[in-house]
Amino acid sequence: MIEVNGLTKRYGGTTAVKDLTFTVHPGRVTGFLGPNGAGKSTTLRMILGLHEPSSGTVTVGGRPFRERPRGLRQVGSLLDAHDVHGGRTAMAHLSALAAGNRIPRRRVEEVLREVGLVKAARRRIGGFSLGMKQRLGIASALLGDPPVLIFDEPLNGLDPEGVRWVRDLFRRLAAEGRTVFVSSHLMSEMEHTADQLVVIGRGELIAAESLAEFSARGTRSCVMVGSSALPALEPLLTAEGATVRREDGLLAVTGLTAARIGEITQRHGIPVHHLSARASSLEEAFMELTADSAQYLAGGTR
Ligand SMILES: Nc1ncnc2c1ncn2[C@@H]1O[C@H](COP(=O)(O)OP(=O)(O)OP(=O)(O)O)[C@@H](O)[C@H]1O
Repeated sequence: MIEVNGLTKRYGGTTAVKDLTFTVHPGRVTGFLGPNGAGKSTTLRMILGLHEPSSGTVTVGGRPFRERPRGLRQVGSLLDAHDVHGGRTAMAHLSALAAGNRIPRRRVEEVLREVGLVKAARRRIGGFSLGMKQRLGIASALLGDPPVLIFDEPLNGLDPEGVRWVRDLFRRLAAEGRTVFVSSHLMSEMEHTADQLVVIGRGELIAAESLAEFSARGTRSCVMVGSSALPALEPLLTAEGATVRREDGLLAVTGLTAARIGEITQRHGIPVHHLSARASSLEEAFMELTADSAQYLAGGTR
């Protein structure tokens, strides 16, 4: 489990991360989403003990990551795929990491196979494409067979086949009971990758919940109700605080759950022939809920 509690990071006059609290659970892929500059990388660096928080705490498995010996066996991470020595071969790079973390050498062969880099193992990393470097970074993260994995924008630079491969890999790692925490600034990348979302904007928490819960927050989410007695039903729903509008012969109701609408119609003996919840698309919900932070950044007033 990754537990972030009241985490704040200031750089001079800039507050990159502000009083952030959330938990990332094992057995799921959790997407860490926010517009550019929202504070995702800063948060990941604090989780990994690379940046000191200005205040607040962050623990991995109940302890600050820095206190853990042989880190690669505890947490595997990929922060920047370019952050590798270009003169080394993939094999040499992974072997050095394995040696430094007392990881058996056979793991190097295993992870090279896992990420599809066996044929390129003896080539210099300097000649690798971005996609190959991403695969190498993922191999490094997997090397210590850790229970917690953290990836910063791992889908950047991957072709569609690579994206599918990474998604399948993340799902498998989560199904094995690991904690998988993956950042992205694109909802479309997370929509088919993550089970849970942590969404931030301007360094502050916007949401920490399942994809379905997140999409229900969009203002376009509503309940569609069909009845032969719509004129009688409308005032009953507005009296309960709902906003209603007519759409294709149905009522589109916001502000009440389908269950509550069912109770009201039953109590008043109103016949219902259609009752369905309609969620906003995740993309809509994301754009809406992060609009303030995106505009703020576009204005350059940070
Ligand atoms: N070392 C630093 N010194 C000063 N400001 C910094 C530093 N690192 C980050 N920031 C600022 O903190 C804010 C958050 O940056 P961060 O890189 O964490 O965001 P992000 O969500 O990862 O963005 P992106 O998707 O663009 O990578 C930005 O305003 C950034 O300019």
